[in-house]
Amino acid sequence: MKKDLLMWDETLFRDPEVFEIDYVPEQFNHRETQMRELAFQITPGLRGGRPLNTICRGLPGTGKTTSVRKLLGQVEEHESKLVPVYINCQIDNTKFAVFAQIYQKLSGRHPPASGTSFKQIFDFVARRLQKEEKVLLVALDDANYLLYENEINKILYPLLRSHEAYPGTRIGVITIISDMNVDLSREVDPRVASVFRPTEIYFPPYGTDEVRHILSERVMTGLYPGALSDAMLDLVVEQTMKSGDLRVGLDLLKRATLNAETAARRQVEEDDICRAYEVSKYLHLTFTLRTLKDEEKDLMRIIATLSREKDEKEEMNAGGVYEKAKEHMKLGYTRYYEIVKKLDAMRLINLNYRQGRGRTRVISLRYDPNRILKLLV
Ligand SMILES: Nc1ncnc2c1ncn2[C@@H]1O[C@H](COP(=O)(O)OP(=O)(O)OP(=O)(O)O)[C@@H](O)[C@H]1O
Repeated sequence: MKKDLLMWDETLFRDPEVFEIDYVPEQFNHRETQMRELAFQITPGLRGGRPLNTICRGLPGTGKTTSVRKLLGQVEEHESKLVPVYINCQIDNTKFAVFAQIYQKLSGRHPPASGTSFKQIFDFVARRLQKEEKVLLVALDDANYLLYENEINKILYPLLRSHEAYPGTRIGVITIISDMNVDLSREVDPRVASVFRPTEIYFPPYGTDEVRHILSERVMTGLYPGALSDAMLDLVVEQTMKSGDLRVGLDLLKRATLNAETAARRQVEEDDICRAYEVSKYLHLTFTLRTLKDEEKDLMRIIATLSREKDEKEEMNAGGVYEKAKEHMKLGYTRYYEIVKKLDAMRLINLNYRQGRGRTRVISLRYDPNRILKLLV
């Protein structure tokens, strides 16, 4: 066997975990300011007071989740009055689901499977905080999903006004928002706004040098020396900057290395990266589609099919799409319109008024319909 070929049991990955999406890196640079600001926000909680409420805002892949998870990890390590709870709102996006997570954190078990009301769960949480004189810190990651589901006020209201019904309870909230078109302070209703008063921490996109530094650290921990040359790293950095999301770069490193391994090569080559990019660049779309409910996926499929079949200049008006959708699925107009608005808010489609022609709304896709249909099978 030639020296530059991998043996069947050899690998280029020193530690494949390093490229997984839920991996929390040990080295976490370039976010010192935000970490300091976050620490300041929660300091009152460590001493038994109410933590200041926070909104972390920034485009996808700018280190918001990692910063908050690191902070919560540090809180857990030290004995204090503060109990942190992390909630992924892409998964838990109803009032009940969010409070079930909090219940679980405080009691160590799931709430009883059936017959438990929201009120009972909330009552348990609040009384437990009162009894143990604990302070709760709730991190709502991807809180924009609570907006899409119209749940944000229903969740923030009991959290932030708990002291009115249960004196002495103290709860602070960190919300993470990756949709730059959402201004959460404006979206909440006045009864919530008066107690929310969040401080905003902004996470700017990483610059080229920062991306190169972060990716090269991952390469060093995740791959064997020599697997990725400097020139190939530059190419990965270039593609990452083009996509604007660090996560695409991490996915690209993993896929390109797998491509090299499949060809039994000891080094990643340009073609491995270019082929990987064709998949990695749709990472965001893939994730977003995965979070949709079945009914929403069905409608998305219908819109993509209509979009593929129509000729380029033709417009899809919202009413016409509804008529078509009804032929394939059971769907009332109100629900249809809710889904369409959600798909628009999630940046999968555009929902616009037709220029100069009354209130007709037209739908257009933001991605290639063939790609969407392929991902939805
Ligand atoms: N400064 C950094 N150093 C090392 N890795 C980082 C850094 N910032 C982000 N990452 C990595 O990039 C990926 C995306 O980061 P993270 O999930 O924290 O971003 P996010 O801003 O929360 O994104 P989203 O809004 O899409 O949830 C993660 O795998 C994370 O480990």
